[in-house]
Amino acid sequence: MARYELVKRSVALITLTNPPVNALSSPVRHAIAKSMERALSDPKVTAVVICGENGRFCGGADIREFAGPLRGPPLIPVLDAIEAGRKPVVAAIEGVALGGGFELALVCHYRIAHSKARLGLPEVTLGILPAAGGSQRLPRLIGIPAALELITTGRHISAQEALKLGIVDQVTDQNACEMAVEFALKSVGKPLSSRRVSMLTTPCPPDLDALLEAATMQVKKKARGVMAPLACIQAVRAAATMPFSKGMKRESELMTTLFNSGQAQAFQYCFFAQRTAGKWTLPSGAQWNNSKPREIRSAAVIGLGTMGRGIVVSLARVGISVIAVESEKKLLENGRQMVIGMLERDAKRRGVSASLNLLNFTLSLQDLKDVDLVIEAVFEDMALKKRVFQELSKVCRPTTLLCTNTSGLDVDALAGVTNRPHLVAGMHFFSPAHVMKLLEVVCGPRSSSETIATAMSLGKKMGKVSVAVGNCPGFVGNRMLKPYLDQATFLLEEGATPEQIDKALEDFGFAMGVFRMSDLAGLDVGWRVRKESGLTGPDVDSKNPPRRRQGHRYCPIPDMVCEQGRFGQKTGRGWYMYDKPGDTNAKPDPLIQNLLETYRSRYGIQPRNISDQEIIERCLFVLANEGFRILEDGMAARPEDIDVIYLFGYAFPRHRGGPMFYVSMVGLERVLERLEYYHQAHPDVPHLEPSALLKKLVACGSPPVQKWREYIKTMHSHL
Ligand SMILES: CCCCCCCC/C=C\C/C=C/C(=O)SCCNC(=O)CCNC(=O)[C@H](O)C(C)(C)COP(=O)(O)OP(=O)(O)OC[C@H]1O[C@@H](n2cnc3c(N)ncnc32)[C@H](O)[C@@H]1OP(=O)(O)O
Repeated sequence: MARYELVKRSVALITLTNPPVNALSSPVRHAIAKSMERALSDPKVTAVVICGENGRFCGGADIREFAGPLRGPPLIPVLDAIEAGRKPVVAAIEGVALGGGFELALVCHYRIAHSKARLGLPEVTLGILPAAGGSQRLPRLIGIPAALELITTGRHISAQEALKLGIVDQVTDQNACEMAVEFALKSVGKPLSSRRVSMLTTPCPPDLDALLEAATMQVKKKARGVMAPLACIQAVRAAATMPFSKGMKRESELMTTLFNSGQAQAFQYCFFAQRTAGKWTLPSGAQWNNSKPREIRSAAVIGLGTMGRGIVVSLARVGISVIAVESEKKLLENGRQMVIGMLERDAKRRGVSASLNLLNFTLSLQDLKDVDLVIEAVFEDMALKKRVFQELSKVCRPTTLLCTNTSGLDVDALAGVTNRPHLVAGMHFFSPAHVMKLLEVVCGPRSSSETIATAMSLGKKMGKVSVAVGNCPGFVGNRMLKPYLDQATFLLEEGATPEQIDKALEDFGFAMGVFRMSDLAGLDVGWRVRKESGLTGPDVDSKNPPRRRQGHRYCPIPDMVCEQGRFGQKTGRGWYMYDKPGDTNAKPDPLIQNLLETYRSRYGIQPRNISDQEIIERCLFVLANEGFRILEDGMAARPEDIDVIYLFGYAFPRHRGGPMFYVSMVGLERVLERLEYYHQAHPDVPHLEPSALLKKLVACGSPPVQKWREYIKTMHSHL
């Protein structure tokens, strides 16, 4: 777990050997402690260098160990012994020095970093704080404002920025380990007291209170209800106002509070869920580690609407040449200008030059003969999409992959009109596609493993979190969204207001409640889908629309809102009112209040007081209930995949872990009991009926979410 060798006759080289990231697991901590003892007691050794195997210094504490009781030597005394040692210790930082890895570097007396190394204290993103002295040492080394920013955001910084901030002593393009050995030899005999960061006095700004107050306001606004950033600020305050030993005590108290809050578990679950989601499988046995993706050098995007434009940008900025296709000259020109503007802004932000030379624009599908992959992003209309796929089938070479960005239509029906159904898959981006991290890769029954491997790997290359899902209406994300939205509108019928429902969801942790979010996304999209599904339209009495459709309860209020031309922010009116079209400041609208009152009295609905608890339970339990059905149907391989979809595609609050993790924390028994209660009260809402899987899990003693997979037996697994 750590290799010990003597180099240049007098330097002890300690190499952490715990692949893949040299995390500080119990055996590694033990090995560091033993190696340091050996180096300090060996008279031949005059200096020590610590580095990591395989070009990675250290990815921090072993996060998996946080789930159980502490085993092996605690980290803090191991680190303190390094700092207190009488021989100079140099950290040779290659790859990453993150979290506990960065804290390890901070106790070394000198730090040499490779120019490509990245450093940071990302603990806050795991719901904790840098509790191995990082929150106390970093402010002493670089001052309060810079340390506060790094600790509360968890941002990774480059070696150059670390040098500027005074975190590292030297940056090199050469072998950092060799440079560190040379550096160590030169340091022998120099006094070490000023190199022990814990002994430094924190440079304290005169406006400390104002600074910390501003930081508090900022994190409260940015991460509603999240405890870790607030604890980080308190720890930094301790570094500014207390001696080191007292600050360490405060750091530890804050860590204990976070550890016991439940939020840390949710964040750490998210970390592993995100990595688990990349490990896709297909019923054929093909999976992430036995299927080879194709390399995609050129692609085409058909349709330059909002989605298509974002997809073009996502492809071009990772170096893939793109042919963008539109059906009319005006649309093509408009699309071209928008894409160029987006790419230029994106490049400016990232400090690189825009890859405009990779772009081609055309009106003709004939130009797509030679591309490796096509992503169709035309209007959400099956007949139109089928025509496009038939045409592509004729034009593109037989090996070209044909993907669709449909948000819920049958991918296999599209595959069926082509001459290569095995090369067809869904690549469902989320809007705006160049910003949103989620990609649902839809595996049709005929999609080949190579096709899925290629779509998943292309997603990764574009910086997306890609999740493989089965082919069913709405796939995973949008399929679950429907019952959630339905509950929100049923609650309106029963007496709630959009403001009340939004506030309950925002207090839960969503950045925006469902109605505010719908206004942002545009209400006309859902209206069109409902018309196409026969749920509303010319055949329905617009004055007295029935409250049932296709045998189930239906709330026509969203249709009535759209009939008034209220499509959300873009029209300046929606569930809320705005000062002008395009404004984002949502204000309650008396006209909506009026509409709701008139509606309720027309149908004889006596409005009742609805608690926030009922809002959360009905909206979120029904969401997870559909998630259980999706697992039963084999449309998602595991609960982690569903949670990742909701975290990255629908801004589910990370400190709640995702809908499936959230209900597991509430307790499945309680969730089952509440769903039964609500279903009894609303028997015409089938989505409220508890799913068979939920019942089964409760009957089996409510196992933790990571174990649910063992209980899911699908007759027809699609993944
Ligand atoms: C009352 C309680 C009091 C407790 C007192 C405690 C005292 C203080 C103790 C500790 C303080 C320190 C805390 C920390 O250090 S928390 C960890 C901070 N580090 C991080 O957040 C880094 C996390 N990792 C990453 O960001 C990335 O993995 C990466 C940038 C290092 C590498 O990225 P990439 O190359 O893309 O690889 P993957 O992300 O895919 O990871 C590969 C593989 O490795 C696993 N893994 C990564 N980091 C860790 C880790 N720190 N611990 C455990 N496992 C890790 C990852 O899960 C992947 O594994 P796989 O899924 O099985 O493939």
